[in-house]
Amino acid sequence: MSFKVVEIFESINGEGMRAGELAVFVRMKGCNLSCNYCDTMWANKPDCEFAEMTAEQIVDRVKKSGIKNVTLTGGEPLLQKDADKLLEAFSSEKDIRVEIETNGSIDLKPFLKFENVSFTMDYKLPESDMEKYMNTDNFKILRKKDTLKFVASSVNDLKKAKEIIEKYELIGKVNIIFSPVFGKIELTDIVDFLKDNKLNDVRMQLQMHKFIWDPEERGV
Ligand SMILES: C[S@@+](CC[C@H](N)C(=O)[O-])C[C@H]1O[C@@H](n2cnc3c(N)ncnc32)[C@H](O)[C@@H]1O
Ligand SMILES: Nc1nc2[nH]cc(C(=O)O)c2c(=O)[nH]1
Ligand code: SF4
Ligand SMILES: [Mg+2]
Repeated sequence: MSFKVVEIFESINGEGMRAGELAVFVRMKGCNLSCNYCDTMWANKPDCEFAEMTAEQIVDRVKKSGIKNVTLTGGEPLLQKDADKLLEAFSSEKDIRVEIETNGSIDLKPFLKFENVSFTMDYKLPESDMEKYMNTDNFKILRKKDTLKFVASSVNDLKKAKEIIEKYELIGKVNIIFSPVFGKIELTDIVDFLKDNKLNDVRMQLQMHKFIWDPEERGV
């Protein structure tokens, strides 16, 4: 059992409900989607170099860092064969919190049983061209510790996010984040949309690492 890891680095988490906290990032190779805005497309290319790491090696690397948060990302981390076994390996490390960044197309049911694991699941909006692949059954199983994220390219995308939140009655069930596709939408348009629609309990968020470092920089 091994995992295709394209990079491991330590940084502050730039996104999600633990934004600003230290985290170890484990980026896995390959994705089943192709969002037109993807900032890590390089990790999805068939010829991208990777290291084969066992679950034990990944857990050891995280433990040695002295950092308690680990973010499994990619690519699409849940596409890795035996992804559940990696979560199993982390489950005996009670003081490590695992966050999985996942793209909304993967059934989350097989990964629910681990207490120290939470999901940040994207719902891909129309302008990503990937909306048709969304697994809406996941809305039934997302919990209060999980996060549903909408990454918007336009006000039309924001409108669709609002429709989804209402249709599936998601407020109060899961953390909800609206983020801009970096540089694509006026940030004030997101604030105005939240205000105009009285969207309480929705959090707007920018990718912090893209302000601290060059937005193209890898490993930060
Ligand atoms: C690179 S993805 C990897 C995990 C998984 N494949 C997914 O899409 O959630 C991690 C996060 O970065 C976000 N992201 C990717 N490119 C972005 C961009 N150009 N601007 C803002 N967020 C972006 C994705 O929407 C996702 O929430
Ligand atoms: N600093 C930092 N925080 C992040 N949060 C989620 C990331 C990701 O690429 O999934 C990411 C990333 O690439 N860098
Ligand atoms: S699902 Fe995630 S990794 Fe895959 S193309 Fe979209 S943003 Fe990139
Ligand atoms: Mg990123």
